[in-house]
Amino acid sequence: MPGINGTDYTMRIFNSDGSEPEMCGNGVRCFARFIAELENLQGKQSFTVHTGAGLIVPEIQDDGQVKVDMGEPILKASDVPTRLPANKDQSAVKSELNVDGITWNVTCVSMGNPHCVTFGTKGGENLQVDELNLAEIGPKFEHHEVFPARTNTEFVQVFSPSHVKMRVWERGAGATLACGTGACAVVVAAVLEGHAGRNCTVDLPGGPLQIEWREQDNHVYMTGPAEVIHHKVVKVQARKEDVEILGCLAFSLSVHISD
Ligand SMILES: N[C@@H](CCC[C@H](N)C(=O)O)C(=O)O
Repeated sequence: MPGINGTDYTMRIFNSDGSEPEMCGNGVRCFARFIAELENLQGKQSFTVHTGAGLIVPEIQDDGQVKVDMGEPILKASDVPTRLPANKDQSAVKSELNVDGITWNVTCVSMGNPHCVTFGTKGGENLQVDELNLAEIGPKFEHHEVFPARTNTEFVQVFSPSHVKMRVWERGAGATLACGTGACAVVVAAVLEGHAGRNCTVDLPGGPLQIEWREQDNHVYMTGPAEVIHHKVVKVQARKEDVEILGCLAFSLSVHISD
């Protein structure tokens, strides 16, 4: 599937610590909304976006939401990557991770970028995510020795097989209001651990996302909002070769997701 009018789109994203992740779920929804505005697209439209995680396919819905084909999750532990001992099928699903003497059950999933998903400690109750001190515990997961590329970590509370709530500590960014790739990883982990079905509403501090891990093609689909809140042209002194970078800057200043 080509870009609109033959244009090939590429998205790059930077964390607040300056590191460059492979992918960003919220970012790609904003990117799609930006392209829709730029190209004056009407109705249902989809196109392809090159990212560090491969080709991603967003589709603008009739109701303005953006549905994104996020591709297949990567479960092979060494590819996530994690040094946690792999299960027989090479995954790190429901593995034990020791953090400061406490054993957490974790499932590691890559959506192009690495995620460590936990539903709680070994033998513990269903996690009450609002009670967690993310600033204290998050960095211990992010920089744990079993994550050679660091990790994003999602802490998940299960309400029902189709409704969960998560809080996230992001690699390179800390606690954030939402994480699209994280919400996808959460549903994959929830299915694999038997906590939820393949269609889930994931509540995040910034608002809900609809996630489907489709059995037919093994792809994860994320649906959520992306709204323009401000248009502004920013003039920055730059050399000719920096023009590509300026395009990204204007995008991030002019588009913001509702969360
Ligand atoms: N911090 C992440 C990249 C950003 C993820 C993003 N918030 C999302 O919506 O997916 C990383 O370093 O992988």
